[in-house]
Amino acid sequence: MSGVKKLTEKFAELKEKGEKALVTYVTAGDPNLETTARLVCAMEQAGADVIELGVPFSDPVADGPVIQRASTRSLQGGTHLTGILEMVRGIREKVQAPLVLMSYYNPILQYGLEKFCQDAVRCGIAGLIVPDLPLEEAGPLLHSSQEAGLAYIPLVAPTSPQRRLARIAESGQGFIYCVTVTGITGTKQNVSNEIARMSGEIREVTDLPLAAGFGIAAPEQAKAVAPYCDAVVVGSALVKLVENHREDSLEPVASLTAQLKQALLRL
Ligand SMILES: O=P(O)(O)OC[C@@H](O)[C@@H](O)c1c[nH]c2ccccc12
Repeated sequence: MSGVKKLTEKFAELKEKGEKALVTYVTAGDPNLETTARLVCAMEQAGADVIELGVPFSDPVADGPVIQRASTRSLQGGTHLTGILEMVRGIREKVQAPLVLMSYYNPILQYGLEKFCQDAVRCGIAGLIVPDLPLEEAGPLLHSSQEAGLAYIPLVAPTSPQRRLARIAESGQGFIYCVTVTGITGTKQNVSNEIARMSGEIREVTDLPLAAGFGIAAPEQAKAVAPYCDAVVVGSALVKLVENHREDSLEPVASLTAQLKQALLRL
């Protein structure tokens, strides 16, 4: 099944049940790929609906200190894109939740755009988020991902003007990632005001599901933003647990995942 279809079906299924999707993020290869594979399964079992895997990068400009440190640990362990795809291929039979890859543009460019998109889909990746690729330069990757059936998930920021939103949304598949704060991942701020305004503007230009992320760490925060979106993304709070508990992080990560999902049921 194409990645676009996998994501579309997942969101339709949740909508029918009246639930909001929980998207959980971890950096692949932190502390090693074996643990990442186990974390993916543990998060799915605990209630994650979509799982986002980060490709470590030396210059992660959109990331705050927690995910930057995870990137560094992963790179020190020798993680690379090929290894991540292999790990995903190894668990694809076990995992039903759509997997989304977050990667800066450089590793994808090095790998080769077309080959990357084909390999990613073949290994079981449903979608792709590339935080440092502006729409103006995304043409070739958009083309390759569409050919391969890999959902290209665009990011919109609080500073994106309305006419740009429409163009960004048009390029997107699967869902739109709405960055709720101006800044980096892990930023602590009151996110619900911004998302209320943004969600209205985005819904005017697209029917794609909306995911809200950046700065959401606790169940109460997830609950507060949920009315304005279709999915809530939590990254740094989980990565912090991985940092503190390393190979033993399955239990604490599953426990936070379950609490977050609980907050997104019966709204
Ligand atoms: O860490 P936070 O504040 O919970 O935000 C989610 C985020 O971690 C994840 O989606 C992500 C990690 N790195 C990114 C880079 C760009 C966009 C999104 C991301």
